[in-house]
Amino acid sequence: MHKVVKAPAKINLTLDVLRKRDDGYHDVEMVMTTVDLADRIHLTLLAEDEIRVEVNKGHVPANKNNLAYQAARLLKDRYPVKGGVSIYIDKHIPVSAGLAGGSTDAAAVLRGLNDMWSLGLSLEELADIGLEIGSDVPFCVFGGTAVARGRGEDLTFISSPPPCWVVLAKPPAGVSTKDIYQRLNLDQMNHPDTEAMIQAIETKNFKEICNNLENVMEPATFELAPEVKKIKQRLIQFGAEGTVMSGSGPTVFSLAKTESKAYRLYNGLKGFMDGVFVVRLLGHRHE
Ligand SMILES: C[C@@](CO)(OP(=O)(O)O)[C@H](O)COP(=O)(O)OP(=O)(O)OC[C@H]1O[C@@H](n2ccc(N)nc2=O)[C@H](O)[C@@H]1O
Ligand SMILES: Nc1ncnc2c1ncn2[C@@H]1O[C@H](COP(=O)(O)OP(=O)(O)O)[C@@H](O)[C@H]1O
Repeated sequence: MHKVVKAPAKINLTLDVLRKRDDGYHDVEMVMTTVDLADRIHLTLLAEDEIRVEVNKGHVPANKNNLAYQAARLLKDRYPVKGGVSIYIDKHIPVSAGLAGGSTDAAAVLRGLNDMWSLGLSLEELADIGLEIGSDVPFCVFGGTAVARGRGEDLTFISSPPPCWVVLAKPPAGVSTKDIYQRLNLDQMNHPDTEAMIQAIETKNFKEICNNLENVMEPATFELAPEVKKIKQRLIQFGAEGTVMSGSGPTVFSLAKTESKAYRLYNGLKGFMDGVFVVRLLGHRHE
């Protein structure tokens, strides 16, 4: 049996870090939503009792370090499944970008194998399993638009933002999520107004969404990778209405009400860098 599952990327419209927890993680509060930039996960059931991973991007591990592999492993270890699976990852999401590229692949494998192996698990149960792989996986299991709290597993789903365009700019810099969390100065933060963002989304007020974009990780990532700050400044100079870094970065994105406005920003940036994409903000949950 063969199945192709879409694994969409996420962006953080707000990202707040509240406190450090005893377990070494941080309590977060962030509004996340899915965009129409996705990996395609090809799943083929095998008679052999093994998990094979292949990726069309060289610098992504094609072994047990791949989050997609870990998702299949977790299901096989927990449920009486006969045979194995071959996973081919057709990557389109930039890697280590702050877009949950690996997390969303893992979530897609959980959803796809739940189906193919007729495990009958709910999305909530898959999200609980996903949390063992990473903090962003539970949101990626559902997709849509949600306020994520706790480590990222405590999800409150809200309406989708109004349809709009997203210009994503991913510089070559690599930043480690762990590193950025560790470098945060919890006492000196410009906390986002999460409530105002939720209101803006619920009332589909594009301008207010733009005005409330905020990510407390920006200063830490800007310090490590100054080109990220330059990209944000350029997008603002080119007239972007709302611009912010996604997750721990290094991707910066701007929202645009129209496709022509999005491509004006895109063309402006293309003169300076590769790694620029125009995608649609999806914001709705998996079917
Ligand atoms: C920053 C965010 C925002 O959406 O996304 P990305 O930048 O990765 O896209 C997430 O919190 C990243 O989630 P994820 O990338 O799954 O993190 P994990 O693999 O669970 O954890 C990697 C490391 O980040 C730190 N970490 C992660 C989540 C959290 N709530 N508190 C933390 O302190 C921990 O040091 C952990 O060891
Ligand atoms: N399926 C995958 N896709 C992308 N990166 C993966 C995958 N599996 C494991 N990784 C590893 O995870 C890290 C990047 O994860 P990713 O989710 O792309 O970052 P981010 O959460 O910042 O978007 C890299 O070290 C990469 O090698």
